[in-house]
Amino acid sequence: MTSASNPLMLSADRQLAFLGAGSMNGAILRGILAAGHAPGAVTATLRTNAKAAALRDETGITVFVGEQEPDANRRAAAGADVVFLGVKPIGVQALCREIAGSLRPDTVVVSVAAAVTIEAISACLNPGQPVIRTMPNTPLMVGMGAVGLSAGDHVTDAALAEVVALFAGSGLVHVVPEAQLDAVSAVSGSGPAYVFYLVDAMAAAGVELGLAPELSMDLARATVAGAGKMLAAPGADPVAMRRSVTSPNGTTERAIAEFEAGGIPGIIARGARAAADRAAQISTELAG
Ligand SMILES: NC(=O)C1=CN([C@@H]2O[C@H](COP(=O)(O)OP(=O)(O)OC[C@H]3O[C@@H](n4cnc5c(N)ncnc54)[C@H](O)[C@@H]3O)[C@@H](O)[C@H]2O)C=CC1
Ligand SMILES: O=C(O)[C@@H]1CCC=N1
Repeated sequence: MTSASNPLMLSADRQLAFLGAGSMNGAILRGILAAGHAPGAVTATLRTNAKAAALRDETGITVFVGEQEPDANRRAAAGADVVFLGVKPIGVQALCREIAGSLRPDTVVVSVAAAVTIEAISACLNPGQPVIRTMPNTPLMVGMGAVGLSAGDHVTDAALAEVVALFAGSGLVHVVPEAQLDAVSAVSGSGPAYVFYLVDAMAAAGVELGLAPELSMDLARATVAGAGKMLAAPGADPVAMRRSVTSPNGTTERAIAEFEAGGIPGIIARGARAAADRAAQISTELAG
């Protein structure tokens, strides 16, 4: 796995199109705008009008709405230097077929979808179209994302460097072999949900111990946010950091012993395996 980060390659007025500006594409575009990209150089599409006005007001970007303009995706994609595909995996290939005729030969198509292979995407675009498959996560919206990505055959070094730079403005980026993207998905793509699940469980535990629900949730949220900020320091070692909280024969030691006895590490490994297996299953379903 190689690390790549080169924000100097980023030009703030390159034309970017986010097709399907939901949770993930919305997080990416917010991260890119916060890093200094010009809103006037960004377009997005949504299927329905419900959230379009709020997105326009919040970001200043141009938003096309599919239920109002049947050619919304083609209009957004036309003239774009980089197009981000942000629809559910089942919709990616139809979207590619829809926009194929609107792309320049050098437009870079970036998919954020789980499980849709570069081969499956390329099959629905013009021959030779550059395709990059990514597995991002939603903390990109606050500048603390984690992204794994793989480039297809027709991606130039300059195009790859530009897309890496776009993500690197709001998170960590690793270029990985495509075969590792399901594992990246199981760790960092789905990972924020695991952490939110933990916070919910910690808050519920506090209520069981007699804390008011709001107080318990405040404490759990602040704890995970603070621990996350500590972990973001270069070289942070979670094992050493855990030891620094764990006094010999103290309270934390008892809690960790319960977690170990309950098999928490194995349960997390099983969950991640299930996530990766589901990604492989979706790839097979889409290929069939
Ligand atoms: N949510 C997450 O944390 C992550 C999601 N992903 C991937 O991101 C993709 C999108 O997932 P979410 O953002 O969670 O879903 P979402 O449902 O929040 O966003 C999808 C958006 O696309 C719109 N849409 C659907 N079909 C469209 C079309 N033909 N043209 C234009 N817009 C269309 C929908 O109205 C919606 O706003 C998925 O492929 C998923 O695998 C990847 C990593 C993390
Ligand atoms: O749940 C999903 O399928 C997507 C991919 C990773 C996070 N969300």
